This record gives sequence, C-alpha cells and structure tokens, in this order.
Amino acid sequence: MNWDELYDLQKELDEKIRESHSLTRDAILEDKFLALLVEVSELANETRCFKFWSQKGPSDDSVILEEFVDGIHFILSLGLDFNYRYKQESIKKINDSQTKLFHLIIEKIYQFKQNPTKENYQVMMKAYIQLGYQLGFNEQEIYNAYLDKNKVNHNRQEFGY
Ligand SMILES: O=c1ccn([C@H]2C[C@H](O)[C@@H](COP(=O)(O)O)O2)c(=O)[nH]1
Repeated sequence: MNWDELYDLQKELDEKIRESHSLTRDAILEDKFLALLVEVSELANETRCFKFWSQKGPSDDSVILEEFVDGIHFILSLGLDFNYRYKQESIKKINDSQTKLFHLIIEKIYQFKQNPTKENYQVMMKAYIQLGYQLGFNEQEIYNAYLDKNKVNHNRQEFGY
C-alpha cells in the first residue's frame, strides 16, 4: 500500500472541506473523533456481526468495504492533524471474532484520543487494518475503494453536500 499517496489525497480533500466550510483543524478535532467512532459503528451495523437476535446475514461486501474506507479517511485525516503517518507493518490475520475486533478498535481510538502519541496512532491504524483483513478485504481492495470514495467525497463538496 502506498500510504504516502493516500495521505496526500486525504490532505487535498481535508483542505477542500476546511476551506469550503471555513473551519480550522482545532475546531473540528473532537467532531472528527466522533465521526470516526460513528463510521466504526456504521461498519459494525453493516456486518451485523453483533446481531445475535437476527437471522439476517451481512450487507454486500461492496457496502461493507465502502463503510470501511470511510473510517480509513478519518484515520488518515487524524494522522495529518497530528503530523503522524502510519508505517506499513506486517499484519497477521487473527482468529478473534469480529465483535472482539470492533471492541479493540474502539479502545484504540479512545487510547489515541486520550494520549495522542505517534505509537498510539500506529496501533490505532494497525487495529483498523486488522479489522479490514478480518472482514475479508485485502490491501488492493482497500486501496481501490479508498480512491473511489475519495473521488465521491470531492464531488460531494463540489455539488454542495
Ligand atoms: O474532514 C473530513 C470530513 C469527511 N471526510 C470523509 C470521510 C468519509 O468518507 C466521508 C463521510 O461522509 P458521510 O457519508 O458519513 O457524510 O467524508 C473526510 O475525508 N475528511
């Protein structure tokens, strides 16, 4: 994965959003953390992994992948706010349930919010990618879906989302 390319694309999008809504980084930081938590919850909702009361299966992979890359957007964006970049690490697929991995990523997001170090940023992104792998996506799929959604986000800003 070419992470530098993704950070550069995210930077362009974030700048466009901040400029068109006349916002500063500081003013939106708390909202951005909440946005990330909401995206993680929307993702969980599409997987339906926690719906022990229901027989219905998960949404289509394309829907789940789009939700997943919404979260990637916000994690990249937080990296830009703190001037951190995720360094590619080898990630082993672990056998924990999806529910466990959702709890783990939520913990790591709060850990980073409370103590925004470079190490905690790395751990947060790693936990998120691990979740993506567990959901069945590979790097190439995540990369392509990020590019597609980034374009959608640019269009939305141009057409008054
Ligand atoms: O500063 C921002 C604000 C939003 N988004 C992107 C991330 C998600 O892909 C999308 C969220 O859009 P909703 O569909 O949840 O409105 O916007 C950014 O990349 N940067």
